[in-house]
Amino acid sequence: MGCESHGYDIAEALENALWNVRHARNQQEASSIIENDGRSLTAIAIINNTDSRQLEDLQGLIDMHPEIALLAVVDPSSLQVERVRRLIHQYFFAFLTLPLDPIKAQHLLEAAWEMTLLSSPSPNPFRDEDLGMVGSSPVMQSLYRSIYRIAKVDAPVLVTGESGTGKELIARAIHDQSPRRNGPFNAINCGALPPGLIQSELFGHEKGAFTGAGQRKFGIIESTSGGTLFLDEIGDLPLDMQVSLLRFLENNHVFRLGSLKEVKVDVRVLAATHVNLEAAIEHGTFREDLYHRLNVLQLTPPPLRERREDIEEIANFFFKKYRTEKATKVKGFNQESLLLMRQHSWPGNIRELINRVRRAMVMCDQRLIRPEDLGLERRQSPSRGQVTLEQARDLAEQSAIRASLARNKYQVQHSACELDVSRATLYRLIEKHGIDRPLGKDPQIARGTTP
Ligand SMILES: Nc1ncnc2c1ncn2[C@@H]1O[C@H](COP(=O)(O)OP(=O)(O)OP(=O)(O)O)[C@@H](O)[C@H]1O
Repeated sequence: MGCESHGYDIAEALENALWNVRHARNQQEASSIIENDGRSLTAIAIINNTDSRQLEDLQGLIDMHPEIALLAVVDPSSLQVERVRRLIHQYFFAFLTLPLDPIKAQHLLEAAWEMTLLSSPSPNPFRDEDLGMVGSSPVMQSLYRSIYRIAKVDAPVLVTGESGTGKELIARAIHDQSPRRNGPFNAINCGALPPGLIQSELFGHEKGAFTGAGQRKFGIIESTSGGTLFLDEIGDLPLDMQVSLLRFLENNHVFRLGSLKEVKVDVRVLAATHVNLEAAIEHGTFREDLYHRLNVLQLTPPPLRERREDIEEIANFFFKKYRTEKATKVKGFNQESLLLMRQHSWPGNIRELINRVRRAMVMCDQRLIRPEDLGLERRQSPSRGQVTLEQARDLAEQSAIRASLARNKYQVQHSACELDVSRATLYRLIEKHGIDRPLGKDPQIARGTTP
C-alpha cells in the first residue's frame, strides 16, 4: 500500500514478472485484501510519508498480521527519520529505496514469500492436490506457486529437468489451471515420431499430399486449437521441423502439407526436454531462435534426491493409490525401507519411486514392505570409527532384539517380557529395525493385525 504513482509503477513491474498484485491505497483497503485472501501474502509497503499518524496506522496493521513478510519501499530522505528507521528495522523483512530496482525487488519479494511460507499455519498454501502433484518441500511449494502464476499468462513455457521429475505433469497442471482448461490438452513426444511422419503429425496434410494420404488430416497443432500443446523431448525435433515450429510460434498460422492456404490456430505451446538445449545449440542440433521463442518462461522440477523430505509422502501416496486397486495384506513400509528410500539417489526420479513401490507391493509377503521388496540394498553396518552415538544405540537395540527373538523362538510376547517392554513397543522396534520374523510364529503376525 502507499503512494499512488509509485504504487502503480511497482504494481506494473511486478505484474510483468507474474506476481499476483493487489493495490491498496490506504490501511482499510490493505486490511480488506488481507482478510479476503486465504493464501499466504507477501506485501510491499511504500513509506513515502513520515507523518506519525500514518506510521502508527501502518504499525497497527503489521501488528495484526505478523505472518506477512513485508518489504518497505522508501524515499532515501525518509531514512533520515529515526521513527521510520526503527519501524523498518523492527517489522520489515528488508527495504528498498526509490527509484526502485525491479530485479532486486523481485529477488527480495521471492525471499520474503519463502519466509511467509515458513510461518504459514497451512504447510501447503498453494494446493498441490489441485495440481495433481505430491510433495510439500519448500522447493515444491515454490514450483506450485510458479505453476499458478504461469498458468495465468499465455506465453510459451520450457520445462527442463531430469527424466521422471514430472515435466509432463507440470504441463498438464499449467493447462488445468489456465483459462484454456476447457480446451484440449494434447501431448506429443517429438523423439518418438518417425522422421517421415513428423510434418504431417504436427501440421496435418491435404488429401493426396503424398502417397497414402487418402484424405485430409488435421495435425496435432490444429487439433489443439483453443487448448494447450505439450511438445515433449523438443530437443529431438529435426532441424527442418524446428523452422516450421518457429514460424508457427511467430505468426500462429499452420500450412497443412500439400496446401498453400494458411490456417490460423490459437494454441499455447509448452515444451519439455531432459537434454541441455544450450549445449545442443552449440553443437548445431537446436536452433537458438527457437530456443529463445520457447524459453519465455522456464520451470525446472528438482530431482528427487534434492527434495528427500518428499520421498515418504510420495511413497505413501502411491502405496495408498495402488492398494485400492488390488486387495493386499501389506500395510505400509518398515522403518528401514523408509530410511533406505531417503538415502537412495533416485536416478529415475518419481517414475522410479512409483515402479519400486508397485514392485514391492507385489513382492512383499509380510505386513510391512522391506528394503528387498523395493529392490534396495540393505544398509551396510558403518565401519569402525564412523558410528555416531545414535547409530551405536540403534545397533545395540537391534542386536538385543534379534538375540531375544531367536532365544524365544520368535514369540514376541516372551521377548517383550524378557526385554521389559510392552508388546506394542516391541512390534514398533521390530518394524523400525526391519527385523525379519518367520511368518506364523506369533498369532498377531499370522493374522496380519496390528498389535
Ligand atoms: N510431484 C509429483 N507428484 C505425483 N506424481 C508425480 C509427480 N511428479 C511426477 N509424477 C509422476 O511420475 C511419473 C513421471 O512423470 P512425468 O512423465 O511427468 O515425468 P517427465 O519429467 O515428463 O519424464 P520424461 O522426461 O521421462 O518424459 C508420472 O507417472 C507422473 O504422474
